[in-house]
Amino acid sequence: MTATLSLKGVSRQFGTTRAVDDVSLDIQPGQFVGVIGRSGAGKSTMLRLVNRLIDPSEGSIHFGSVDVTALKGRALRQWRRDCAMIFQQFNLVDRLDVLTNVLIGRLAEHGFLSSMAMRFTDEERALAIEALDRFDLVPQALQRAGTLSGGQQQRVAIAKALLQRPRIMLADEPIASLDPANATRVMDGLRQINTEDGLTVLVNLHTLDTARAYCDRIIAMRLGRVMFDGTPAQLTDDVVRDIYGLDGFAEFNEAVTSTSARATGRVMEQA
Ligand SMILES: Nc1ncnc2c1ncn2[C@@H]1O[C@H](COP(=O)(O)OP(=O)(O)OP(=O)(O)O)[C@@H](O)[C@H]1O
Repeated sequence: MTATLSLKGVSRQFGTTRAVDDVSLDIQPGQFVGVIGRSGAGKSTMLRLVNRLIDPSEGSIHFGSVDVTALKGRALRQWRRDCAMIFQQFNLVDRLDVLTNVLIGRLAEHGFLSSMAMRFTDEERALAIEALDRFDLVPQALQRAGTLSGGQQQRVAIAKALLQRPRIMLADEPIASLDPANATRVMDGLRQINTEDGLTVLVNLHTLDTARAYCDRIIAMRLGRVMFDGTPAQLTDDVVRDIYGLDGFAEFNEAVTSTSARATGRVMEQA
């Protein structure tokens, strides 16, 4: 079902900028991996390379025995469905109700006409309700998505992504615009699908504290390169200081800033 994701010597050049520079990584099935780094470090570019929204300038990406970099046409569309992606800005249709937004996750499986008409089967509706139930969102099912809190909208986006039946979940700064309580619920949602469904999660994060609280493995990027790859315990304050310098250290340790899910995350773990 799921497989190891391998990047081998992957680079992506934009003009004179090497957004991702010679990255090699193996991500084992079921890992919860956080990618941290300053703005412009190459985190988003790396995720977009994995789901082939953009192509590498050099190197290759494999998922098990499949050469992702060589996929074309139907196989490429299937790969994009295999990699669900959630974004900072939720990507929901505000004026549509929550249930319909989740069902949109099924549209890629539909033919042109049925997707234009947004016709869904009873089985699909049941799957959507089940996905909403996992995140305690059934009471909001018929509410317009735009009326929900940011944290609820992001959990709807996760439910929608699950309806694609993905093999890997990519998340590009999913909590960057949320307050700490909502950030915690969204990170808990990602942890839930990781532990319950065994889905590999690859998530870009701004704050080290959140990465430490949730991830099995942390990858730190700088100027497109991987500067650290290890467990949260290995990423000590001294290592962060060495990698990023003193100002970087301050930036990543914004434990009490609006985007950190750390404090509440730890409390919930102990509960
Ligand atoms: N489509 C593009 N065209 C030109 N340059 C780009 C493009 N996409 C990214 N870049 C550049 O590549 C570098 C890495 O950008 P990227 O968005 O991957 O970083 P990031 O770590 O995700 O940053 P942020 O946290 O701000 O999202 C930056 O210098 C950026 O300006």
